[in-house]
Amino acid sequence: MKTAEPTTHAVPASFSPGDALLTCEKLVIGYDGTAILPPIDLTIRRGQFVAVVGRNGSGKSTWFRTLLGMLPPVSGTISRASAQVRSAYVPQTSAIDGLLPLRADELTAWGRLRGWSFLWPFARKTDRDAVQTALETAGAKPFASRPYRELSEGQKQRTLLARLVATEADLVLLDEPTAAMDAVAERETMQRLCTLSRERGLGVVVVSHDLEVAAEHADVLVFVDRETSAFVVGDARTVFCHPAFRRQYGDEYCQRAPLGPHRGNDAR
Ligand SMILES: Nc1ncnc2c1ncn2[C@@H]1O[C@H](COP(=O)(O)OP(=O)(O)OP(=O)(O)O)[C@@H](O)[C@H]1O
Repeated sequence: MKTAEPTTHAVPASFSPGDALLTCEKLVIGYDGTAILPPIDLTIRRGQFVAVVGRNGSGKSTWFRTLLGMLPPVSGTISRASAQVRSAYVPQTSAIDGLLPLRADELTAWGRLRGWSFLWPFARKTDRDAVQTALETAGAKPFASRPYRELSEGQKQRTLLARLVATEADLVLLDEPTAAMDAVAERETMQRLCTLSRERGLGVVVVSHDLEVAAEHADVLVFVDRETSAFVVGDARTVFCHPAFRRQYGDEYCQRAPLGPHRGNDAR
């Protein structure tokens, strides 16, 4: 597969894969002080690709919103390794206003905004170059000059991915970034995210409803299930053979799960 080589991300000089980016300790998430999941203990690291799976309403977006500070934890802590760790988020496309009067490349340039720079988002050559690289990396170049609202859902998702790449964040959270994509585009996107995590040392956390694609690309799977109060972290076999997972998805995935982790990392 053809994947654009990222060139503009400022990887920290001291970066090494496996460095902690963000840690949840005894983190309880929920609404109005009521927990929806058991306490979460998990460290997300540089160069790690984490896929989050679970049925509708299981708590995936709630966890993301809590990590991003959009929702207060019920209890427990979320700590960043340093104040310099930057996060970026791709929401479900339905959360982005389709009436935005912006072209795909302009929305991508939003990823570069710092302080007052929104007044002249294309002024600096480094920003213009970063936007072009981001569009290429996300496979969004062919429709970069088209209005965002006229794009197909899959093209919108690529644009949001480009904006995410343009941010040059250390930790990226994506909520179903491939939901509207065809099977080929979905695999390409997951592969691109893998490349970003490996080459730029990003921590990538992706919600996906495609269990096989998730297991194929992730270092670590997280299974979230409000109904049985489960938050399971591990390789495909550990997750797919967990009783709570089998209750929701049946035995088929456990029987076909590969032995051992796909990319050989450990989340903890
Ligand atoms: N603002 C809210 N107040 C109270 N409960 C909420 C609120 N938002 C979501 N919930 C509930 O929290 C639970 C988890 O919702 P969440 O959106 O995290 O699920 P999800 O796993 O992301 O689902 P999906 O796969 O459908 O996107 C659901 O039962 C939902 O109804």
